[in-house]
Amino acid sequence: LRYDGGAQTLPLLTGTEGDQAFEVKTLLGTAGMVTLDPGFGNTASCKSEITYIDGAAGILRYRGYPIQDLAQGSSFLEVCYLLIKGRLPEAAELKEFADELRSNAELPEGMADMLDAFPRNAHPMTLLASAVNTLSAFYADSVNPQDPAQVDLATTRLLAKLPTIAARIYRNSIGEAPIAPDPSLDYVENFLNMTFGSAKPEGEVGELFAKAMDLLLILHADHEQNCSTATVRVVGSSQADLYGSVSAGINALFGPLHGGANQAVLEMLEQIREMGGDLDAFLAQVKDRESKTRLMGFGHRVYKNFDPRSREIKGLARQILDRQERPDELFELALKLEDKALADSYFTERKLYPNVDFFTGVIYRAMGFPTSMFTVLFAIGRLPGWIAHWREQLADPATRISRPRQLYIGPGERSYPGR
Ligand SMILES: O=C(O)C[C@@H](O)C(=O)O
Repeated sequence: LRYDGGAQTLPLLTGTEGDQAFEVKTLLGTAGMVTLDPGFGNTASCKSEITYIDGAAGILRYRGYPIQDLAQGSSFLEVCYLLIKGRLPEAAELKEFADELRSNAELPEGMADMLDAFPRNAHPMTLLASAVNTLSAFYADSVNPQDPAQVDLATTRLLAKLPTIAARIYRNSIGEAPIAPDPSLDYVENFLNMTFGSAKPEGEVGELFAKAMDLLLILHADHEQNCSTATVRVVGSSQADLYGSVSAGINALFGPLHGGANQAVLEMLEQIREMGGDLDAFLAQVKDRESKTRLMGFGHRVYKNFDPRSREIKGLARQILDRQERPDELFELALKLEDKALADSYFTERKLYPNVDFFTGVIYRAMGFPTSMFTVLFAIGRLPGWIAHWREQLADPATRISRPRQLYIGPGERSYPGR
């Protein structure tokens, strides 16, 4: 390694994680201490009070509350309030919060035309990121991070409008007319109505779908310094406005190694079905070092145990899919695949367990969402987490603009031709 002037290399930390060897190096060079830690495996970029994860024990808490308790006892809007304001709302505060979002659900004049002008086959995540970014153009009165009232206005507008934007993107993609927000419905019911209109199930199934959607949004609401949230913080650290910072987070979430994984899991299950459902053959491919086949929806950077969200989601999938007249082929395949992988030391030795994405797709599919909308639903869920982290960083006087160091390993000084 070269580092301007023959720096000393001091291996600080070495070890293995799963089958990955890692080494964190610290270099004492003319430019001072630099720790090389690709992907920030061991480096904390901030302090936070929002979400606690114990990856070894499989524990996840939002503001101190275990995710299972919030999943059983709270609504998504209560969890939004908790993440952003730091405590659960009283009933009157929740009503005021919900009313504020209702009265801000409409899109600004001109934004609908902009969304309708995009090619129908464009990926919804690209449109979502673009639309959110342009909110700062339509709402210049809420882009100043130094003005708390403007920050609150941007927070409300983002939470209120993201479902409206997502529903319009979906309906454009199927050539259907948009459906206006209905203030008589609650947050999730309104989103499902704007998305599916009269096609949405009524009665018991309709209620079950709304409850399921609310629960899935809670389970995706935050997950501390994941790639998209870290991105929102990095962009926010330059004091960029909330809309632009969240738009960057949406782009990070779109990646198949991040939020795009729920779509990739379903495509993997469809692929296995096409190969006749031969799970042993599929898992043999996964274990073959030469092959690029991955067991999507398994493994996690932080969890070396079950992802607590996956258990909640599996239970929800049963509730929804066991009601169907005929068994859901892909869900049955996912259940068998999970059993086989968990009985296989190749995966357990590497501490690879089902994560939040493994069973999510089969539920979205049963609700009528196309795979291209899966990551959009992740974004609607993750929005309060992104906003909470952006605001926490803004309020922290110790915050500095994010500027990771690098190790220059390129050529030393070279003489210019002819000089
Ligand atoms: O936490 C992560 O790194 C990824 C994913 O599990 C998430 O919820 O963002």
